[in-house]
Amino acid sequence: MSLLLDLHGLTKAYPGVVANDDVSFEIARGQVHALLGENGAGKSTLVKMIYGLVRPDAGRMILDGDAHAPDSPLAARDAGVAMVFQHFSLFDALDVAENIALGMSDPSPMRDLAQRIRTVSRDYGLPLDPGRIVGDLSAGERQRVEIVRCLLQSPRLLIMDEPTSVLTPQEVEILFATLRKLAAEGTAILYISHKLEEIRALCDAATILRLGRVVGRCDPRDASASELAEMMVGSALAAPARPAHEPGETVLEVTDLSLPPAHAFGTPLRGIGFTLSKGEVLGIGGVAGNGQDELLAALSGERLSPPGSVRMGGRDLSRLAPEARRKLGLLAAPEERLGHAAAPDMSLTENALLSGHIRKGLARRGFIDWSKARHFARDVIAAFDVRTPNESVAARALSGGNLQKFVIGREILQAPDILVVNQPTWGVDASAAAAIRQALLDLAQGGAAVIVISQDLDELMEISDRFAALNEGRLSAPVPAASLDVERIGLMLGGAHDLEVAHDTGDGAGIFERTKMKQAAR
Ligand SMILES: Nc1ncnc2c1ncn2[C@@H]1O[C@H](COP(=O)(O)OP(=O)(O)OP(=O)(O)O)[C@@H](O)[C@H]1O
Repeated sequence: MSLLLDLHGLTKAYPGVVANDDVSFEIARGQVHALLGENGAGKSTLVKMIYGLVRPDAGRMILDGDAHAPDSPLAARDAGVAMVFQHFSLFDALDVAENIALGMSDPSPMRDLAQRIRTVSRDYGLPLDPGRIVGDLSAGERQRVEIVRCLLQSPRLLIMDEPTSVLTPQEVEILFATLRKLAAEGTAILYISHKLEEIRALCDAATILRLGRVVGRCDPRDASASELAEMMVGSALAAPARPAHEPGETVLEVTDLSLPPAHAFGTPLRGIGFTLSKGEVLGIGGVAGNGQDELLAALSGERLSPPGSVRMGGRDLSRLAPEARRKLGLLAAPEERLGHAAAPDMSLTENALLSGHIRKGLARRGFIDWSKARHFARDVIAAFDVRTPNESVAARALSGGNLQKFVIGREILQAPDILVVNQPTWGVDASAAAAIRQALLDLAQGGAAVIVISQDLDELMEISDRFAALNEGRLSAPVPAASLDVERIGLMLGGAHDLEVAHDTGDGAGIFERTKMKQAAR
């Protein structure tokens, strides 16, 4: 394979941390190159330099024989570099073609563009209707919009940052087929992911970063997932474990919980019902946008629900605000880290105070006890190995995974009786994810009831006692997790609640359509 991108001695420092320290490696044409490293290792900083969002302090890049020093994403795109971000940058109210046109420096007339979108999406196996309103699309379909937008530029290098975290197993397969086809045509792909099994299945080269430096290179097909994880963290990885246990008494009863959507593109909750016992971990799987945020909001108290729909130990919480629920021991950590779970411009101490002041007694007679608040923030940082210079740092300066560790740790250290978390290890590296899962299991072991809403099926299989799938605002009946395998769960997530039907036909795609029709008819 011939050389496409040569990175030499790239260095970028931020106050108190060298995010990239003399980083050098090469990416060949047609190569699917994994960029691995624990949270804060410097992966995002590196790809932002290639994509023109960050200027290196030192070092040089050579793309296809020419110096590559983009001063903006536009310049990077003109040089043939495209990027699909973790967070999509789409406008809900516009249709697919309009969104794609907005991201292009030189869009063709709308009718031609729509035709090109149809052709490219068909050629690469990513079906997409240019006329559909983006707000109506699933997370997987939104990602297709971003990918097709990149493909229309015929990039020489496509950068993908954690692309599979919003996809069902079936959608991951489709994405991988697309990426393999692109690679076969000569496009190089730089792929960031914490999912090591996926890296092994897809990538043919890997560069491993630790603390901003290159610490290893390998062919991931020749290494096991645990060997890759060890290279990243420099030590062996422990799988979460929990002793056998019997479920305790029921602590939470959710009955016929229905809510209209909070906004035009939200999902209604439709007659959700389940119980949760002391010491139990209930895993709720589902593709993003199927009511996860809405369910968390109804349980945390951010949205009130019909009387009697949420009961804790027999007491009706449905009309209680979040603070009152926190007092009673029901805590929640939402998915969106910046802006919802944490205030971006506030320090970690202030963020610790925001959710912890009631249970940790951080305010007295209306006055904040700053010393106590700082101690609490420091305790979270120490217990959850949050990599940050100190607790005065603003939440937005933390790498994604480190902020996630802080947010989850902050809730766990408040000793909840019931904890509801949405995507607890999203963007978190393998060893930190194992630590968070272990902390959730330990919490349950200590008698708390835990609801884990997640799109990571392996995670749910690893820690859940029972599993339920959320689909278009409906929750399937929880079943013991031990009785399921990933394939059956994948079908449940797609809406095939009636698994017997699924087995009769053996035709996954048809089932999704039929189930949707059935649901629409109800
Ligand atoms: N704008 C910034 N200001 C200050 N520090 C920053 C900034 N951006 C990144 N950093 C720091 O640089 C280091 C590398 O961060 P980076 O986001 O590149 O890591 P990462 O490997 O992508 O992590 P993750 O897997 O958690 O996303 C971290 O210590 C981070 O706190």
